[in-house]
Amino acid sequence: MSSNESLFTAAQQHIPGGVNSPVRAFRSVGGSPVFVKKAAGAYFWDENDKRYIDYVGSWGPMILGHAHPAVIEAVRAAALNGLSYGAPTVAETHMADKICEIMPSIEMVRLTSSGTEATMSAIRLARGFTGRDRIVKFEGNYHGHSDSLLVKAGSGALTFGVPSSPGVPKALAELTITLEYNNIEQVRETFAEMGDDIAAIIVEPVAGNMNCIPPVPGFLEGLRAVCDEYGTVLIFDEVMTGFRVALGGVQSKYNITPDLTTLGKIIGGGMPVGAFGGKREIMSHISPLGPVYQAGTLSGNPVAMAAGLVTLELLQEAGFHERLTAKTTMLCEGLNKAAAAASVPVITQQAGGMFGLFFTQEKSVTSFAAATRCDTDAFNRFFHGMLDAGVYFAPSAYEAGFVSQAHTEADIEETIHQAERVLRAL
Ligand SMILES: Cc1ncc(COP(=O)(O)O)c(C=O)c1O
Ligand SMILES: N[C@H](C=O)CCC(=O)O
Repeated sequence: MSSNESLFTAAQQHIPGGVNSPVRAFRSVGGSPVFVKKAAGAYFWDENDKRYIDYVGSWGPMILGHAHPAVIEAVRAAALNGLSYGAPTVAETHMADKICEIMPSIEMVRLTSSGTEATMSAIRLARGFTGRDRIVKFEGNYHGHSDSLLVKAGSGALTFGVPSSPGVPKALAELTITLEYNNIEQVRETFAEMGDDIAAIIVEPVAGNMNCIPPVPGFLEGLRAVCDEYGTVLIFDEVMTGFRVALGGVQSKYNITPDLTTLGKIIGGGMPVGAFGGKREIMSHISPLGPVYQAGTLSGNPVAMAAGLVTLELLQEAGFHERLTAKTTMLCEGLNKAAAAASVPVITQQAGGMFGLFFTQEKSVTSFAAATRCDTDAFNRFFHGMLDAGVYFAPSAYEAGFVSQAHTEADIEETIHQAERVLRAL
């Protein structure tokens, strides 16, 4: 058996940094990443057969828990019929119908292979539809790693201090205007100056890539009003929040209708997938109906469709999201109590089945500036204490956490118990 350290050393020989996505590398928290051997329910096991209670869930998709029997059976059955055809399947129609049923703002939807492709394509579509080049995004929001969107980005880009990556042409980055999350006044001022040139506002309607930051009252409503006034396309990036914050996503919870929505994660049930969709009038500009080009060899992959469809069907069961939200609240309240008992200044924030833990004296965290004021050293010590105790939180202070249907009250109690012990020893 090899230690995680030696596996990491071996991985670095031929993989840059030993990982295929930077946040996995543990660079900000230090140490070696855990190499996962298998997963089931709320747990995964590393190559040394150590078990962890998992609050990352593949960064959100595993809302039913790992290796859910119905999902695995659907994948097995689909795989037996072949892995990819590059031609239409009925499963794609069923997936599109299901997405449009659950999210009525979506009248037409195009499937992709990742969230990055979904947001990149939605931006191109908004530019093609409006004939404008500029876009607005928000500091600390992450929409994948396409050039236009990798400007002052959250997630790994923020964790590693390269929110605006080298390699993104300056001329393109200049078309991306980055504003403060939750600051509607600044949005209004910017639009007063150049609103007629702005193709789209793209926003994480609950931010999950600078820890977990819900919108303040009036922010999302304000974005809708500004977009209506200036003929700008409002894009809700619900790659993370869709089907998790509520069945119908943040848009159903806050009753706001975006023009376009981007999706990913849960709609693939753990398989690679993404989607963008919205108003028929806008979506009709996508090729082959319209002139805005967008394509993908593996888009709408039959195995991913099978996993995603059964996942969405199970999420539609009565009370699913109420139960998930209640479990997440139990975790957050328990962590708050544990921190108070240990006299460590910590707050939690929650949106449905996602949550964030902030080491801060502040009463709430509503902005990128406040998120980056938190004590990352304390978080890192907490992270490692919990990891040693068999509890896996995201390996960065700037990522949200995810609860699944498979987490039991006993798992959550165990997490809270370990958290109190670790916090007392910080
Ligand atoms: C809100 C959001 N948008 C887009 C993406 C990009 O998705 P993917 O990693 O599948 O490319 C992510 C996650 O990475 C995300 O959290
Ligand atoms: N925060 C990211 C997605 O939501 C983390 C996933 C990744 O980039 O590997």
